[in-house]
Amino acid sequence: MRIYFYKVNAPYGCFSNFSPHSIQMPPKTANESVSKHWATVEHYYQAHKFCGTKFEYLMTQIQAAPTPEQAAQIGRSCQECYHPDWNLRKCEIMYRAIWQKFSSHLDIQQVLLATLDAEIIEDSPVDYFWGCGTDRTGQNHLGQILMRVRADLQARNAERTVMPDG
Ligand SMILES: Nc1nc(O)c(N)c(N[C@@H]2O[C@H](COP(=O)(O)O)[C@@H](O)[C@H]2O)n1
Repeated sequence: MRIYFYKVNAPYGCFSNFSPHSIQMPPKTANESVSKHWATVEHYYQAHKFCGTKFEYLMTQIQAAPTPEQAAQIGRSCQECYHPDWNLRKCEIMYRAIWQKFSSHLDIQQVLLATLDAEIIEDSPVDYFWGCGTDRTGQNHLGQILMRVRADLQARNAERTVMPDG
């Protein structure tokens, strides 16, 4: 079975990074003492394009953006400003944020787990990296990450239900 999603207000809209599910991300380094609140996964993802660059001030602007669309607009505004390793880092950054989203919002965690082993596909008409693109030949990395998070939640939940011996 295949599940296609894209728009927040359509079926499986909670799988979109634009869905209104905030995340609290733990500090990444010992120097960073507080965890940070992000309104959506898209805010976190877009801001991290500039992490570790002289354009980090854009991270604060993105974090404060009123909507994920505005966060994406700022995040896409200066491609030359991205961290040089952005393309190497972006899938792990996306995984971290999506894991946090689905482990902290139990209602949508149930929606994800209820898809069992269905293939999940971001039906983006424009994005051939994160989605499947208009002709559905794209790489679908967002769907792959959602399926990885689903498998990790299944494994974690199975571990929690195992009773200790004796
Ligand atoms: N709902 C929605 N609207 C758009 O306009 C989109 N482009 C997407 N796709 C998401 O965009 C992010 C990738 O952004 P960059 O191309 O790296 O700037 C990623 O979250 C896709 O899932 N979705």
